Amino acid sequence: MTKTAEPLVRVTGLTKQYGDTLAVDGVDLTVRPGEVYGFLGPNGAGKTTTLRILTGLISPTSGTVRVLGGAPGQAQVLARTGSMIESPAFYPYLSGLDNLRLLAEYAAVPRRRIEEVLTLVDLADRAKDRFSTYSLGMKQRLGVAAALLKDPELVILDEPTNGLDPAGMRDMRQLIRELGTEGRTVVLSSHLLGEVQQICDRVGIISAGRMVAEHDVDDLRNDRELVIQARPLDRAHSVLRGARRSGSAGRRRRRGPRRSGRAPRCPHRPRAAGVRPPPR
Ligand SMILES: Nc1ncnc2c1ncn2[C@@H]1O[C@H](COP(=O)(O)OP(=O)(O)OP(=O)(O)O)[C@@H](O)[C@H]1O
Repeated sequence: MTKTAEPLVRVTGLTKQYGDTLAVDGVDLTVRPGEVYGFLGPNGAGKTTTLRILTGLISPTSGTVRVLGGAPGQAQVLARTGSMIESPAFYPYLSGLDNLRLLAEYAAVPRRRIEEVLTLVDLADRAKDRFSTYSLGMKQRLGVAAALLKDPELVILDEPTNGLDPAGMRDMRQLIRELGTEGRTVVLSSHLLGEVQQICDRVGIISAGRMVAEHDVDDLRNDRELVIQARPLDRAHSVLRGARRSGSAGRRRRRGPRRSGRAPRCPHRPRAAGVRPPPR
């Protein structure tokens, strides 16, 4: 794999409008070579739309997008990018192996690479079984195998652990972490902060189409003040009070009765949480 010194992905002022819906609203983001970048946000925040733009599946309404030094969708960019956007689509009546053979033929990938990726995602034993007999976790892993066929420098995965059971999530996270340690650059979307903390080096947080923050994940682990901007303020306060109550109830169940009136502190928990109205 060749490495470029420039950011692998540089997005500036990206917007995407669907009719009346502004799905992505002025997003800036930078992904550096060799990092696992987590694109974190709730449902409908604009993650999939942004990733679809990065992979050239759709065009932005405005903004600049550079991927691997070129425009998304350019042949030389696609040749160095592997992606799994939303649920992977395969022929249900073909085996995992035959599905990958078709894709490999289409992408002019040597057949020996198929074995390699099946081993990498731990599907070699079930490769000859029909896709329709695979569990959700196996389907997702076959999707990652397909994304890796071209031995890409950049791997883009849209919610790769979505719908998986805890064991499937653990396997998928481990696989992604391994891709990162191999020196590949990975961009993944997630709505789970804990997941991003476990597997990513850096995180971009998106909400309602807008990039709220971009951080090294280590910064999230340090005790920092968390400021939530919200409106209306009284509703935000009551949501926060409810979250505190459920958080301390969960800790009591695990650790037994508290000795003092103060809630025990979780090491990854921000030192203080405050709510303030968003800027007008
Ligand atoms: N093809 C489309 N046509 C119209 N609106 C769309 C289209 N695709 C996405 N949207 C809207 O754009 C907004 C962002 O959607 P998007 O799928 O990018 O969010 P997301 O963060 O990926 O959410 P999720 O986690 O649920 O997948 C949503 O309001 C969605 O309804």
